[in-house]
Amino acid sequence: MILLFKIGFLEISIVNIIDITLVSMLLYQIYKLLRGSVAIKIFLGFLSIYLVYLLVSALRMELLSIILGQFMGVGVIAAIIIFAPEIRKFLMIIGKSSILSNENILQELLFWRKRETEAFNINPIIEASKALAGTNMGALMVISNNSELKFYAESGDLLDALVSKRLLISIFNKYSPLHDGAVIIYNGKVKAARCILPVTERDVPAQFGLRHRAAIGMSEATDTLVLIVSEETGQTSLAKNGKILHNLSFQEVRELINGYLSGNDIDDKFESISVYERGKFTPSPSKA
Ligand SMILES: Nc1ncnc2c1ncn2[C@@H]1O[C@H](COP(=O)(O)OP(=O)(O)OP(=O)(O)O)[C@@H](O)[C@H]1O
Repeated sequence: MILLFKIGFLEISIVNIIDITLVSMLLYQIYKLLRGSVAIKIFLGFLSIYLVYLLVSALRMELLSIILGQFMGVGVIAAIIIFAPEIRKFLMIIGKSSILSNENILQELLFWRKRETEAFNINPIIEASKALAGTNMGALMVISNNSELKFYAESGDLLDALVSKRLLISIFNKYSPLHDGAVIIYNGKVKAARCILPVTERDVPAQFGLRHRAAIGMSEATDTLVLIVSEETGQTSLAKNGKILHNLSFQEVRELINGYLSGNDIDDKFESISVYERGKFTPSPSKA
């Protein structure tokens, strides 16, 4: 026997409700996995077209339905190609999660677990950056205020350890097995180290090497603030939204990180990378 509910003209069965709930949970999980990456925009684009397709089909607009239907058919194959890395990650997450463990995928799928982002003490980041810059040890730190960046975190070694000056210095010590790559910092914790970031495909001034290119690329692909300590010069820079602020004082670094973590729009403070190319840039007066 199937229970039916009537809302106006609509008849909804218990099976429909379970169906809709499961689809919502699945979509939420996909959103969580993709959040913070460029793929989310493509995913939302596909989703919007699919919703329009459902609407025009329901309204029996045949010509549009055929066109969008054809597009959706090709779109599925295109999506598999475009999302190949994300699909691989998603399957890996499912594969790694034991059904019987506490952190299993069923728990992730079935329970709505709200994670609060809190402003945290950034002193350890500043102090560690000073120490690293002073000893010419390179560092790359991705600071995120709205996502754990699981996709990128899983390219490295997961840590989930409280941020501390000693921890960051140990990670970026030249002899540490974790020093190569970036750390991801979220909610006061170093989520992962040795992470591989996407390198920008834009032309970047010659003074910026691979570490800076990776920082710019990550800031283009995600809504994160990326801190770079140059191994070569000891200079500290920040990248945001594909732009960079180079050779900052630690006071400036502190203010920008605090502004970002407080949810302020700091994008305007950043310089386009072309400014550095043309040699127009002059250090700010606060940089002594
Ligand atoms: N895609 C990437 N993701 C994460 N880290 C990267 C990536 N590419 C390079 N790195 C880090 O940058 C280091 C290489 O930095 P490189 O000297 O080429 O860059 P740079 O911008 O000139 O920086 P520096 O001023 O410190 O020399 C690597 O050892 C690695 O730790």
